[in-house]
Amino acid sequence: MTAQRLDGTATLKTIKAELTERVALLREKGVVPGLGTVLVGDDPGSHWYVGAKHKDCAEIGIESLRVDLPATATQAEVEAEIDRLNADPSCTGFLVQQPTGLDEFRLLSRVDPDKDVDGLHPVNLGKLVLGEAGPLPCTPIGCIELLRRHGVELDGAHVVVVGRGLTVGRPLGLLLTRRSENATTTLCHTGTRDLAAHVREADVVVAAAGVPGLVTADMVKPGAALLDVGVSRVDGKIAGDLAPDVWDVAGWVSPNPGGVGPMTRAMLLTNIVARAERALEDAAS
Ligand SMILES: Nc1nc(=O)c2c([nH]1)NC[C@@H]1CN(c3ccc(C(=O)N[C@@H](CCC(=O)O)C(=O)O)cc3)C=[N+]21
Repeated sequence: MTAQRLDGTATLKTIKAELTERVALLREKGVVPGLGTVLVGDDPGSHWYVGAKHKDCAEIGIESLRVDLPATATQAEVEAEIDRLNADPSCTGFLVQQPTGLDEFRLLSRVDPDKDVDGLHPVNLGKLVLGEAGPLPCTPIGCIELLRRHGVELDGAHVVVVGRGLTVGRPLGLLLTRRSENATTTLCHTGTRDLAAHVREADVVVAAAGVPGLVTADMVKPGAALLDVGVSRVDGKIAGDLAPDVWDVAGWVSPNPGGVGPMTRAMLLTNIVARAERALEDAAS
């Protein structure tokens, strides 16, 4: 048996086609959405991610406001760029690419919550806890969208999340246990006593620990859906958290690359377009 692929690359393409129509409608009404990014330093991975986001935007009609700062940029300098983008009416939303090496809580908190297209501002994470509408964090909602578009059932399913990071593991449980998803979640991490025993019970596994090959075939319930979120580099190549042998046991697997990474970008684009549409509705009423 070999698992079916949860194809993030193909799904990104589909979502871009849908968003292209929505952006065209906005433009007809005189609204041109714009994505801002603030990048600090010269990490090649971060440069690739930010470049990919702007390429996506160009393809679907979203304008780019790209700010690249040297690794020597200070907290105050980055905050000044945030203030500028907050005040810039051509910027629909923006993000500060992580990691910056600076005080990220203070940077995130300084972004206008209405322009936080990453969904990581404390107010927006608070809204998620409280069940209020707001932008949703891109990687975890990308995981859910990838499963939904491949018909993987979440209603009543047991989802085991491996990893308690702020951008994936922590918020994912909040999203999955909403009535709209209706899943049950177990959050495992490096302190979990018997990881294999938990993973074996899962209908869906989200591996987001950043430990190459952490989840192996012997830990997987036959037919389960597995999402590979971890990104490590081994010999210059991307290594995910799933061992290759899981494909023999699972029902569904997201490859890495080509799985959740492109979905993160798809959800960022979705958040920008949704924010531009909302601004237009607010202006009309
Ligand atoms: N404020 C902020 N927001 C982010 O959304 C954010 C961030 N900081 N810091 C870093 C992480 C990482 N991230 C990825 C985006 C796209 C791919 C992606 O599209 N990857 C491709 C190709 C990867 C490759 O070949 O190098 C794939 O998986 O197929 C991966 C990872 C966004 N992040």
